Amino acid sequence: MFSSLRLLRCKPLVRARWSHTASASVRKASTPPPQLAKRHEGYSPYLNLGTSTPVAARSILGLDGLMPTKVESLDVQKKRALVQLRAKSTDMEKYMFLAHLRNTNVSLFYKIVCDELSEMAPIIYTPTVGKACLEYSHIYPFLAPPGVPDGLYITKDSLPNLPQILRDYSAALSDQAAFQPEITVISDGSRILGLGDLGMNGMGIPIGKLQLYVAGAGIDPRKTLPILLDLGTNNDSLLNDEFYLGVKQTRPNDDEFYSAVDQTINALYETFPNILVQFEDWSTSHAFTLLQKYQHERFCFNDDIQGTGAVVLAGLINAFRQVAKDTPIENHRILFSGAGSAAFGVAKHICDYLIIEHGIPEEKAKAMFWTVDSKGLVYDGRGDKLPEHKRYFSRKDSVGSGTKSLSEIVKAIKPTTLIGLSSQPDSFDANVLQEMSKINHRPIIFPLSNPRTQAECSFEAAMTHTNNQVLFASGTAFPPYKIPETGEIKKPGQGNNVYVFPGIGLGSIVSKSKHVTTSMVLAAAKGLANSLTPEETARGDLYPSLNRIRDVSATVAAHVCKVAEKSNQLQNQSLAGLSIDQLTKTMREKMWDPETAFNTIEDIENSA
Ligand SMILES: NC(=O)C1=CN([C@@H]2O[C@H](COP(=O)(O)OP(=O)(O)OC[C@H]3O[C@@H](n4cnc5c(N)ncnc54)[C@H](OP(=O)(O)O)[C@@H]3O)[C@@H](O)[C@H]2O)C=CC1
Ligand SMILES: CC(=O)C(=O)O
Ligand SMILES: [Mg+2]
Repeated sequence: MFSSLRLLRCKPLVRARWSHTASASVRKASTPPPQLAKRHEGYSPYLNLGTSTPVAARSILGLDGLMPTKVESLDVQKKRALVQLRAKSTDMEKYMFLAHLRNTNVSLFYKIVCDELSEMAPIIYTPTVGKACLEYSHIYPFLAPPGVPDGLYITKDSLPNLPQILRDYSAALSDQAAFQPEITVISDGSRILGLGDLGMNGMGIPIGKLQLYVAGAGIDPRKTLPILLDLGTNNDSLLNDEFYLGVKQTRPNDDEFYSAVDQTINALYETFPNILVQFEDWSTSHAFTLLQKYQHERFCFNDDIQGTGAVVLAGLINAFRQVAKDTPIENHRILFSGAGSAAFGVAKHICDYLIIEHGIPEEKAKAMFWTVDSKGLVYDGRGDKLPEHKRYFSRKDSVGSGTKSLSEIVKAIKPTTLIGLSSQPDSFDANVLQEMSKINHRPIIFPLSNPRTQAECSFEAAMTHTNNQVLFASGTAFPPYKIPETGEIKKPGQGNNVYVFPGIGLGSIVSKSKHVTTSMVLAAAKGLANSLTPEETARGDLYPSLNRIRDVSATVAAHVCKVAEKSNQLQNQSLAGLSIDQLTKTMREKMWDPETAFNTIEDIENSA
């Protein structure tokens, strides 16, 4: 009974990317190598070709009669899947459909995501991933067939055995040493987007980010490792939810927390010495401390501080270019609503750029910034003890203090640029937007909080209240806006770190960089800012089209790599001395392609 069940469960899902056309490959496969047979004992979504399993392969694998006879191309499979996907009435249903596809047929999933990224990104990433995280424990059992891991869940109890758990996870994905993970995105679920502490439910974020690494930078999916460090949650509604699947206890104190993170990071590098660690969505104070602790010691970066810093800087470089006639760069006045990890990361990267690229002295550059937190303007004389990350941009003067009203603060400070990283929905209200419009012919307004429900304003509101003159980017894309008077359709910019983290990761991994340095992150921003096509620039876009993400990531990665070389970080000597164009080409060529990249019989033979 057990063995026949096992056969039914495993074999129809078995996939070998037997060449659809090359008869030589099929001939060669007529006697499957022993390691192939071994490999097929387990279920692998990487090997499952579904209805495109060739006839010869079906016969050898004992699949005759276990599926309809027609052998389809990947294109036809994609077409059918898209019909099903698009017929779903809610984005959550689409998320679940895609997650299940990802966990049963990896190449079909990535074929769809890569070909239709603009349509799929809002489902696998923000905004829908936010909703999926809120409901993760409720939907989890329906996202993957039993026994197929969607990511690695680490708890306090797993810490002593972590190296073995990591090896087992990697082996469950692929028993081939060649496919050791080379990048992990790790969160403890404590600050998921702008939605707060979601505990174990935050796993949707590492998964979504790594899917974008595959789609956006062509990282081989077998080399990606989503991790959720589940140390509990302080979210009462989760602790009281009977379906919550995470550890049902409140979060530990800082000593226990840092010890658990240390053990996790040490085990990761012990098991996979070259792995790049991307910290994602950690609560503010921990995010800064972990970055400070590990960035000069380990191969890692924090996406919310550094990735967001780079992406917003890139958009601002392009926005500043558009208003350069009215406002010389040193005259910009940049107001942040929000003074957390993302806001500090963004402000610091812009400030570093102004100092390094424009030669503005540090004190003068710092004086171009204002930050506002939940208590109002951040300034030295406020009377409360400011945490370290708020002190750098804390104002010496008190202009704009004494009120929590953002429109009053805007009126007092007269910013050219308003950036929202506060998770306060609609806090850029009509008064704020109109005030920005009175001060500037072309106000720069970036409501960057995620998902869309947390955004400081919509594109429509920003257009309406600025006489359609706004230079706009939001964290989660808003729909295009039709100007009522002219009928002209305007598309909003999307200032989301998706434009840079894939390129930062790719450039760092391919260059075999020792660390991810600030100069590499700044290079990523410049690479992104300069990656627009002449048409995009002429249209006034601030960011390139997401549909070109692989080209964009290759450019970003090339800039990262070049600076890694200049700053002595490069360890892949074969890249030394290459131009940006040559590096871009190399990066592009290295990208994994869902149609051709894995599972030929030769691959399996060679790597087993
Ligand atoms: N577009 C993108 O690519 C990215 C967007 N984000 C988004 O940025 C947001 C913030 O993330 P992060 O910085 O990590 O979170 P934090 O929790 O670290 O920061 C939130 C900040 O907002 C402040 N705040 C709260 N209420 C108000 C208010 N009424 N007015 C002004 N400020 C207020 C908080 O103040 P206090 O310090 O007093 O508590 C805090 O400084 C999230 O929505 C996240 O999704 C993050 C990364 C990337
Ligand atoms: C985009 C992102 O990283 C965030 O909102 O946290
Ligand atoms: Mg994040």
